[in-house]
Amino acid sequence: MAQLYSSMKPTPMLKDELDIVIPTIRNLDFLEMWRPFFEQYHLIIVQDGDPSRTINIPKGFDYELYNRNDINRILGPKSSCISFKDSACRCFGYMVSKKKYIYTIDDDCFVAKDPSGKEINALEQHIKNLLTPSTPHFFNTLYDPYGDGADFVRGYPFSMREGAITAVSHGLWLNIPDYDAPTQLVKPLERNSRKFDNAHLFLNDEEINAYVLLIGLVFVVICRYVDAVMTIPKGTLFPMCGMNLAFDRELIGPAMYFGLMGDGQPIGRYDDMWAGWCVKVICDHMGWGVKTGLPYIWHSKASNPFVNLRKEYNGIFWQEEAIPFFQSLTLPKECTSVQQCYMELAKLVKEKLGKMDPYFIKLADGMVTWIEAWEELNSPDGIEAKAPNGKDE
Ligand SMILES: O=c1ccn([C@@H]2O[C@H](COP(=O)(O)OP(=O)(O)O[C@H]3O[C@@H](CO)[C@H](O)[C@H]3O)[C@@H](O)[C@H]2O)c(=O)[nH]1
Ligand SMILES: [Mn+2]
Repeated sequence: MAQLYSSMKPTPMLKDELDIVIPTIRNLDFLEMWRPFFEQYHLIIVQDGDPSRTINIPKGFDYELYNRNDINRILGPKSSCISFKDSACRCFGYMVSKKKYIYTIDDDCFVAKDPSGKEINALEQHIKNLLTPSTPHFFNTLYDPYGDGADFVRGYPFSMREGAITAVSHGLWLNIPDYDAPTQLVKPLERNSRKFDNAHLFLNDEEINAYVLLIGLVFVVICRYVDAVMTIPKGTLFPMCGMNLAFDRELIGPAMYFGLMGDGQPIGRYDDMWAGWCVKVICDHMGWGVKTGLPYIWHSKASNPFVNLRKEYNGIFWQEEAIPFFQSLTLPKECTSVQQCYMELAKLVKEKLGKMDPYFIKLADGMVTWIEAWEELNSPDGIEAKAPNGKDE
């Protein structure tokens, strides 16, 4: 009978067209909570740090596991473009995947609950976001017109209601928000929470009211479950966070390079930011959309703000020059593919940002190496990168 039920499980959307990429330095016990939503998908695990460490992966998942030795073996000298000791290493997973879509999640992100207390299938919501159009060219004030219970509002041009292809779906986080180090330092207790539903496990209503009052006096606690998906307008950049992110790999994958971060680099925790700026200017050029909002995940671990400050320091300083650079650039109309756009971007980064710091010359070279490696692994006669499938029965 159990066999019958398991075979009756509905086939999840895009089951064979989507890979889940997880960068990790930890055991992957967090997958147990995601099992109902992830178990039928293929995982690509990018193990960072010491390759001799054994990562514990719960049984029953279908996965490929790549460590630093695998990256060096597969890419050879081109492995220099993949960061070490930084979550930026996750982009290697995008490169070796053969699927049309990617979902990437951090190993300290768990299943969140919506205000009704229902568990959120973040992957399903990302897939809905990617499979429905975006509206980058004219803002719909009732948010995502293709979402359940919404539509285009009066005055929205009918000629624009087909929308644009969606290239990226950027999800958000409950509990620990993705704040930079200075913000973390001044708001150590700030949580992005629903309505203290979890408090009911330990406190009665009077105690909760007193607790909320106390917190309200000491810290502004923001309850921010916003039930919305929006398209980021064309011409507007955004701070892309990599911990709950999905994208159309066949469309925008070559631009999803997470840069040179971590070990041996003067910057960290700007991997996803760099990718987000590059991706957005290319999506704008290609007429594709980027959505942000639902789904939420529950982010459980606040990384050390002092360590983060050291990693982010240059980024906080350099972004004041880098962002105007991205905002002002126009890609030539001759750039008709993402690879061409990205190579042009690398040239401009070297020219314009290389003056600010030699790091950007190295980064621009890394961008070129990334595209060369991408082509090597993804062209029809490209090298086969497969790691042994680690599926445990
Ligand atoms: O050297 C490393 C450190 C971590 N990882 C893996 O990457 C993710 C994120 O790590 P963690 O949750 O510890 O750090 P956060 O500060 O919460 O991460 C946020 O900051 C961004 C900066 O890159 C990051 O994308 C955000 O999610 C975990 O899966 C770690 O296991 C790693 O691979 N190598
Ligand atoms: Mn985290």
